[in-house]
Amino acid sequence: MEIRVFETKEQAAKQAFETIREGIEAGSVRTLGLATGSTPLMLYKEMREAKLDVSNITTVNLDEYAGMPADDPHSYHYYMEDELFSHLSFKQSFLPNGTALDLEEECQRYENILREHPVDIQVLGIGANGHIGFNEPGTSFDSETHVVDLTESTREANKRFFERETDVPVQALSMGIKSILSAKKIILLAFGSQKAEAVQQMVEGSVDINHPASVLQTHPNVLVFADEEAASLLKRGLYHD
Ligand SMILES: N[C@@H]1[C@@H](O)[C@H](O)[C@@H](COP(=O)(O)O)O[C@@H]1O
Repeated sequence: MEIRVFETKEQAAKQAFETIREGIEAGSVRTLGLATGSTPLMLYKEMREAKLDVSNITTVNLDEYAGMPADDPHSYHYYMEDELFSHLSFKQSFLPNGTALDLEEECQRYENILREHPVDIQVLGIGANGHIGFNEPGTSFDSETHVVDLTESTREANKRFFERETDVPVQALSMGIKSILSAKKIILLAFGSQKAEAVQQMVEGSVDINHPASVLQTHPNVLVFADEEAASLLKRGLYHD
């Protein structure tokens, strides 16, 4: 795990963008794993503004709310369309279908898509409780794409995107931890003091299913790009920008 701490989140997002751009231009990145939430917004802005040629690139997203139609502005389909897909022409893009009649079957279908399109770079954010994708504490490290019961703390954290807390879905479909770990390279972005504890556990804590992001210590190629606030609980002097 390589940790890089930047003065601002803008600088961290730029660095993430450069890593992705180099991979795309060198031809080593054919499939990009994408995340939602507020964390990757600046990275997506960089991608839009650079007008990258992504016509050969396939994207796969981490997760989607269960029961949420793609055209609902709260859905991750909508978010991706708005932030990226309506601006850049990817070869093809996949997200789990939250409105599938049989969610278990949909998870299987999605896992098959991931097998056909191995992820070269996976972009990740981190939840304040250490979740990655929607893999909440306690999720098996062997998990593949699955239906998740969202924890109260995650629903609470995500209610800012909804009018009322009761509107926040109770379930989601998410790539599993094993699915995420099969990416060749992972770039995890973490910004703000509300992520400091989760970042500290991820980097310096023991590898423990109660802190899903700690599993990234076992992956051979993880870059963590954090701003100073998110890195504020890490042992000083170990990391550089
Ligand atoms: N499923 C998403 C995650 O993929 C994301 O990383 C996390 C952090 O969100 P934010 O970037 O808004 O802090 O929240 C959500 O629950």
